[in-house]
Amino acid sequence: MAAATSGAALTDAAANAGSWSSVRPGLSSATRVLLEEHLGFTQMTPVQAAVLPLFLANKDVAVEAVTGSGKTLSFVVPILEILLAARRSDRGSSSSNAIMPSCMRATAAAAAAAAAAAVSGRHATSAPSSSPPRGSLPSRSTTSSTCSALRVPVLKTASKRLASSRQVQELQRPRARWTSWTIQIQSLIQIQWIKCRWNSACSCDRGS
Ligand SMILES: Nc1ncnc2c1ncn2[C@@H]1O[C@H](COP(=O)(O)OP(=O)(O)OP(=O)(O)O)[C@@H](O)[C@H]1O
Repeated sequence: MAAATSGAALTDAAANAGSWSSVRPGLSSATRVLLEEHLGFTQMTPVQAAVLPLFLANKDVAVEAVTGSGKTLSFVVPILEILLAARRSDRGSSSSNAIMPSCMRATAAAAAAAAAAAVSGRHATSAPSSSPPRGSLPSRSTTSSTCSALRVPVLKTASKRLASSRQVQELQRPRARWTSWTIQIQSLIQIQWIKCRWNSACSCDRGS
């Protein structure tokens, strides 16, 4: 598993870590249009720049970064790439499929809607917000945040089946702790959120 930590101070977690076109393996043009034109994000945040190449290279990734640093798109973009690839290889399907855990904030809903629209070409659906009660989330200035890990190879396998489900899926489990929960999607996709801390240095361990 690759571990990525993005350790800039919260105020430094701006989107200035490189353009989406600089990501290798490269993002699809559809995804770049989505990010740059629909979401208006021209640059990656540090955590996105650190994590995307790992996910796109089929690594398992655990990432720790402060809340609000852009983790959501770090894994939504790879999911979208997989779904788009599945759609390209299965042109006959007219289904929509987007998978979003709902435990995140604004980006999740926006990305879910955009992803559904991009993948299906038919309709956009937002994952409804199910934020935990106020007070259970740390303030944006705390040092605690979430981590994610997902098995992209598993996602690849799953995307074929999901392509026929004709649903935008929003699944979740109650959080045992706000920073630690597991979401299983149709027993095929597992996204783990692991408690983590904000570090002072940025590093990427590109382990196997
Ligand atoms: N590349 C980007 N450029 C500009 N804004 C971005 C970018 N990525 C994310 N954002 C914005 O930054 C904000 C925080 O992003 P996001 O919610 O994904 O952070 P997070 O690290 O997942 O937070 P949390 O830990 O609370 O889930 C959102 O308003 C989102 O729209």
